[in-house]
Amino acid sequence: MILTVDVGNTRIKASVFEGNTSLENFVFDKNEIEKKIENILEKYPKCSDLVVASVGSIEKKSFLTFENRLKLHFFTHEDVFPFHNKYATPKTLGIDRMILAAGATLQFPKQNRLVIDAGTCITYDFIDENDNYLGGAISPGLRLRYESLHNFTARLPLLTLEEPDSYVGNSTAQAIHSGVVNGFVYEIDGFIDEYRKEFSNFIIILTGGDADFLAKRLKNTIFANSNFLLESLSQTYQYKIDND
Ligand SMILES: Nc1ncnc2c1ncn2[C@@H]1O[C@H](COP(=O)(O)OP(=O)(O)O)[C@@H](O)[C@H]1O
Ligand SMILES: CC(C)(COP(=O)(O)O)[C@@H](O)C(=O)NCCC(=O)O
Ligand SMILES: [K+]
Repeated sequence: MILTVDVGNTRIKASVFEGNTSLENFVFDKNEIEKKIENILEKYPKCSDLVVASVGSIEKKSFLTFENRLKLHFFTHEDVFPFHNKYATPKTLGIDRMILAAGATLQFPKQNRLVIDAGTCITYDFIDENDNYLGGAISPGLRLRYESLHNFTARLPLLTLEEPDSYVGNSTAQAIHSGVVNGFVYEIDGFIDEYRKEFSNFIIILTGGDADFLAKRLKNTIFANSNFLLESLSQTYQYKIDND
């Protein structure tokens, strides 16, 4: 049994895996990380490994306290990954993106894959059928868009996610919702269309905190799997054990 932990820039997500099956998922804040992991391990004392991927402000040292009880693996760029990394700056590629690319490569072998993670940022990652990781894009996520409109202007209120009534926002609030939500959806559909021009065939994996909200609004039919990063963490860890 392993406990996987994904430290994003907004929240921490965790899941207990028995083989390939996720037994339970958890979401928490970074200031409660130790206590929450403690609680999970109490509930699942059979956890033998703690597997972490962090792009947030939490470093490996935050997990060292668990090292006397279970095997700790904190993913870094030095680990073995099942794809050829063609990114021009592989050392600055987010470890979350590497785990997503690894999961896509392992779960969907020998085909072109596009992974879209709608989290704090939207990240796009493309792995071709020869398992070359080519790169993708990084843009602001849904909540970040609402927050930046407020933080970098004098007059725009901080709103929370709401379905816009129309493209033609007829008030400040509606104009913001239209800009953020419709802009978000158009961006993703636009990227998918671009990829389609270059690669006739590819599968799309949509994940992240806004995946479910997004999936039903996209023109392109995509199935969301909000657990994809944690599943990929578990699979990439298994891959590491088998290939080290
Ligand atoms: N309870 C929540 N708290 C914060 N963000 C949430 C929540 N529910 C949904 N979201 C959405 O999830 C996004 C963050 O996704 P997440 O995958 O958790 O990010 P990260 O992996 O970067 O921490 C935000 O853009 C926000 O719109
Ligand atoms: C782009 C990210 C901030 C996304 O983080 P997230 O939205 O998952 O919290 C993260 O993958 C990161 O810090 N990347 C480093 C730059 C790069 O991937 O090229
Ligand atoms: K992301």
